[in-house]
Order: sequence, then C-alpha cells, then structure tokens
Amino acid sequence: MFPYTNDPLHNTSVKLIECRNLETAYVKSLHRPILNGIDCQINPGEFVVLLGLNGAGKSTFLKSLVGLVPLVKGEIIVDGIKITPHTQSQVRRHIGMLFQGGGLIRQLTAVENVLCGRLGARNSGQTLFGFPKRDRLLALELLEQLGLKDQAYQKTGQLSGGQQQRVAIARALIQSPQILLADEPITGLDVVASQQVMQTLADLNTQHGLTIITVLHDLGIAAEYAHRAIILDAGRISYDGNCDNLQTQFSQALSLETSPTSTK
Ligand SMILES: Nc1ncnc2c1ncn2[C@@H]1O[C@H](COP(=O)(O)OP(=O)(O)OP(=O)(O)O)[C@@H](O)[C@H]1O
Repeated sequence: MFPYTNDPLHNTSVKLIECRNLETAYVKSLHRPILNGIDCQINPGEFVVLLGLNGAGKSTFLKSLVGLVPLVKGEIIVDGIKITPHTQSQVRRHIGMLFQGGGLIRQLTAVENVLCGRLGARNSGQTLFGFPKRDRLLALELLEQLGLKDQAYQKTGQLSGGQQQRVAIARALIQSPQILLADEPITGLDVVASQQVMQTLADLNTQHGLTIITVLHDLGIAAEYAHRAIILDAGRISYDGNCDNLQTQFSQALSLETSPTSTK
C-alpha cells in the first residue's frame, strides 16, 4: 500500500489549494509580473494540467505553491494553512515535488535516491546514523509498486529516462504527500516511457486520491490523463475547465490561428 492516506472521496467542497490574486514583482524585460493576478482553487483528488506557451509562467506558478516564489500581492492557502515564511516547511510536508530533470544523484542507487526524499524529515545527527529500517522498507515498497523492484539497487545513472522519472516519483512520494507537483515530467522521454510515467501518475490519482498538478506541453497526453486544464497566458489564467476539445480550447485561449498538438 502507498504510504499516504488521502481519501479520493474526501469532501470536495473543501479546497485543498486556494490561490487568491497572486502577483509577483514587475519584471522589466517582460514588461509585466511573471504571475499577474492568478485566482484558482484546487479540490482534493483533482488531476490538473497546466498548459501555456514557453514563458507563460507555468513553472513559476508551480513553484509558488510551495512558497518558492516571492509574491507582491495575493495569498496561497494549502489545506487551510496560509503560506508564510513561518508555515512554509509545514506546508511542504503536504506536497511532493517532481521538477524538471528529476534531480536524481546518478552515482546513488534507486533506493538511496528515494531515501533522499526523507532527508528533510531528519536532523543532521539522525542522518549520520543512516536511515531507519522502516524508511528503507518503505523506499523498496514504493519502488516495487512503481515497477522498479529489480532496479532498486542499480545506480540511477544506469537506468532509462522513464525508470529514472519513476524513481523521482517514488522519492517525491516517500514523504506521504497529499499533493504532487510535477513540472514537465515526460520531457525527453519516448512515447512508451511517457505513457508509463503518465499512467503511474493517473494510478496514483485514481487509486490513491493523490492530487496532481502537472505542467505538460503535449495537448493529446494532457487530454488523455488530466481532468482539468488551466491554460496560462502571460501570467494570467486564460482558460480553466475540462479537457474536452483541448486543442481548440488552447487555440482560443491564446488567440492562435491554428490548433497545435504540442505547445513547444
Ligand atoms: N527569477 C526570474 N527573474 C526574472 N525573470 C524570470 C525569473 N524566473 C523566470 N523568469 C521569466 O519569467 C517567465 C516565465 O517563466 P516560467 O519558467 O515560469 O515559464 P514557463 O511557462 O514554465 O515556460 P516553459 O514552458 O518554457 O518552461 C519567462 O519569461 C522567464 O524567463
């Protein structure tokens, strides 16, 4: 069983994430703030895709949800807790992050990389004595559930891109988050590995109720796996709705003349 206990049948009238009028500082080169008045609410158990052209502000928005982006206006409330410098670490315990490139240590094995996800929960003295057996068992269990039992003791530098991305997912999950933020989790992967990673995310969402917010560039994949799309344009939300006719929605939201299949 996965370690978290998020209930997919949780009362969806309770907002898991509330973003109110988010605005970052004015950037001279852009002639605007990177985030420019973002308002949205995410319910428990949603699978949301963030879309938009390069530079629209998707990564910045994702990072803002863990307090990594200074705001000049607005507020973010996660599971009832407003993000402030004081509450940041408390809020981060609810959130697993999967950022571009995976950030794995190539010389370490898959299981050691997954255990790195526990470092934040341990003080330096505890770390000196290594990880407790229960953490190792949990890391192995996660790898097994993500189809990587045989790769657990291989160095991650020797794994395929898709396998590495699943190790990164396991590392994000070892903290039992309620929410997983994933920034372009399938960039650079082939069709099969992309489908495997997306299916892993979909299973975590449907079977375990994990709330997922992911940046993607492929509109077809977005429509196949996500339930809700948020399209950003120049730091603002230009569409927030279901994934029906996503290519048309995307073109209309950005006033494009043709319907793209990929936003890169
Ligand atoms: N710290 C910063 N200072 C100034 N400008 C920044 C900073 N971080 C990002 N930007 C700019 O803000 C804009 C939005 O960046 P962001 O990475 O959020 O876009 P994105 O939608 O994720 O783009 P992509 O699809 O290319 O990854 C870009 O033009 C970027 O160059």
